[in-house]
Amino acid sequence: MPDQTTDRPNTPLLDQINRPADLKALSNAQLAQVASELRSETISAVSVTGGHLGAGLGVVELTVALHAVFDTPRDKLIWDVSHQCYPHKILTERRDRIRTLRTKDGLSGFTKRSESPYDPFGAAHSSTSISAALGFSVARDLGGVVPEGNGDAIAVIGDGSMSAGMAFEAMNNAGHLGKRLFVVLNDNEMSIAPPVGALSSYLSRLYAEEPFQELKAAAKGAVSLLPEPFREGAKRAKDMLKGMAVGGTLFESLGFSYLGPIDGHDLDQLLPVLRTLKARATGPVLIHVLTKKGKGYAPAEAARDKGHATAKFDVVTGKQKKTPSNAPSYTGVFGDELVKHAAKDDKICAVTAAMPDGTGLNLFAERYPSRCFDVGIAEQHGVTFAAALAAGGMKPFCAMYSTFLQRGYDQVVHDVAIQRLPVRFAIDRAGLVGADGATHAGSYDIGFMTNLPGMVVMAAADEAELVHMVATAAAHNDGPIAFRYPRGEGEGVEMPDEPHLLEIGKGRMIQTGSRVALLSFGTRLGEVRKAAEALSAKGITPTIADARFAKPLDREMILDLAANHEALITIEEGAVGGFGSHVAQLLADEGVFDAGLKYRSMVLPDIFIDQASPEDMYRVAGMDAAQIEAKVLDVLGVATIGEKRA
Ligand SMILES: Cc1ncc(C[n+]2csc(CCOP(=O)(O)OP(=O)(O)O)c2C)c(N)n1
Ligand SMILES: CC(=O)[C@@H](O)[C@H](O)COP(=O)(O)O
Ligand SMILES: [Mg+2]
Repeated sequence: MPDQTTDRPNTPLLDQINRPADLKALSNAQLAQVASELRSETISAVSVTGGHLGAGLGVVELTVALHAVFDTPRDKLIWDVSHQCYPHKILTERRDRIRTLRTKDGLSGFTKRSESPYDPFGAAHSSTSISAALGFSVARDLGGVVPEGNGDAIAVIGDGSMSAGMAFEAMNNAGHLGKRLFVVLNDNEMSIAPPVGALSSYLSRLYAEEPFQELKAAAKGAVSLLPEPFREGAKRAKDMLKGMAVGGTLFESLGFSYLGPIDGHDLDQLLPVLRTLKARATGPVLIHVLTKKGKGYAPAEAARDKGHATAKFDVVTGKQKKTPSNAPSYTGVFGDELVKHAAKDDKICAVTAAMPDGTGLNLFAERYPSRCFDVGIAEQHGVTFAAALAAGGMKPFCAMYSTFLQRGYDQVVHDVAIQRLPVRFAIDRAGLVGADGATHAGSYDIGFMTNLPGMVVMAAADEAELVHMVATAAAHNDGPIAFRYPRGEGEGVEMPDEPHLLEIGKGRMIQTGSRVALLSFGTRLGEVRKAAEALSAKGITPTIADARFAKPLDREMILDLAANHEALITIEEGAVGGFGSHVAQLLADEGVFDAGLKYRSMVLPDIFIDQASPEDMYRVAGMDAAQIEAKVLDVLGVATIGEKRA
């Protein structure tokens, strides 16, 4: 319980908040002080961990207000994406671990059910919160039982995330069911990049027609009207605000009561509105809150991305502490190469789903704005849109993170693959990504792309290979093609003067050895080489090959490796069901196992690997150089894995 006496005048109020319920004893002014201290604590924590800063800073007051008014964890507070959850974590019994955010064995950078009862629903991919809130509301009304109890459900969703189809699917369902639930639309006029699309313009119009100050006053006035039964009060507040904005909102058409816009940094507006809604609401309510991403930290407010994600930084100067690298990033190589091809071929165009910088398409957007499409957080639409661009005679590159492409998978199957349309999938963040953890791991694309008839699937072993793969994809007009590459910097290899076209379905030999062949698909090749060096010191020289293609397989090369070695080991940065499985299928079909080949497939283990550095995550996965070496020794019967570990 907070100390409300004056004998500890200098003790920060935040230090006295042990759990969110402690906020309920505080006055509005004290809550404002807590918010101010919470903001400082968030900045301080992220300065030592790095991570998502801007979104959290923008919801500090909202976080305090929601926890002060609602009864978490009985009430289910669901943060969309949840990259803005750090202030929430500080208030919900995790302040002592907040400086372990996004590190191995530390707190996740996102909400996570296994971490805390205050995180009723995990997230990291966007636009799931309204569906989740609706599920909780219905479970409550149907008598579902959970240890913390089933109270209200509150979804907090950003303006960027609101543009996704899934959010509208949920609104459509919620408006129809009419259950009591709260959706807080946190409108900061930002996604990662500036938001795009008609919804964004629509939200701006909701408050653009009147000066904000007048709306602020009106919101306060509206609140004073609300002690009446909520329906009546809300109606009057609504009428008043609606009248001042544009009249009738999209949200009301979908069956929600709409309240707003209100200033999300003003607790004198937030608290009474939320208290009244909690006391009176009967159906679905949308509260439109205006905030500033990066609020209260000048370097974040001034940054192009409003401090969306940051490395560790100096709090005073805001300067980020980045480790310099001599090698270019894979993302940068892709972006640069695509621009070069686009200069020569005006049919090349590009699609990103709200990640222009993250996918390296920012440069393309600058040079060729009419051929670059940021479709918003809308992977499903983005894929189908690209399919039709291809059908219409263009050469689309659909650049998405592996993890987000998952959301567009039916479209990959139904709209691209079945119609054999030449969409080029540039799959970034393939494999384990590090601090974002399991939700962002690019573990499945090899499996789900190679399963599709007619799909060509490549993986770059280094940045030079990526150059060739972009060129190969650009030239490939006979059906869909995908190439994958990881987050971060390349190997530092020499870059080719000119890209060359790869022969579809042909791998390359790296070194010829004996007894065991290591067949790598993707950037584990670096670890394979290291393992081979260590093995040569033990008198074993493995053959090394880079498969380049998981589909079509280089049958000739693989069967040759199998025929000329005692053992064959495949390795890939993906889950079971990918490259190795296809190789095993080939070997089985060709009867190679009957001849006694020893075959092993190194894939990601059947677990979700928590955040850590990518190197640590691959160690957990059993896929670093030492573990490759151990696998070779084991398969050749030179030493057991147990002996190696000892
Ligand atoms: C399905 C999916 N696509 C893309 C992303 C990457 N992403 C994370 S946050 C974000 C922007 C979200 O904008 P908004 O909801 O307005 O939140 P803000 O950061 O402005 O608070 C994007 C595109 C994601 N998490 N999930
Ligand atoms: C929350 C989210 O989905 C993105 O902000 C993501 O964390 C970006 O990842 P990169 O840092 O790999 O671009
Ligand atoms: Mg936003």
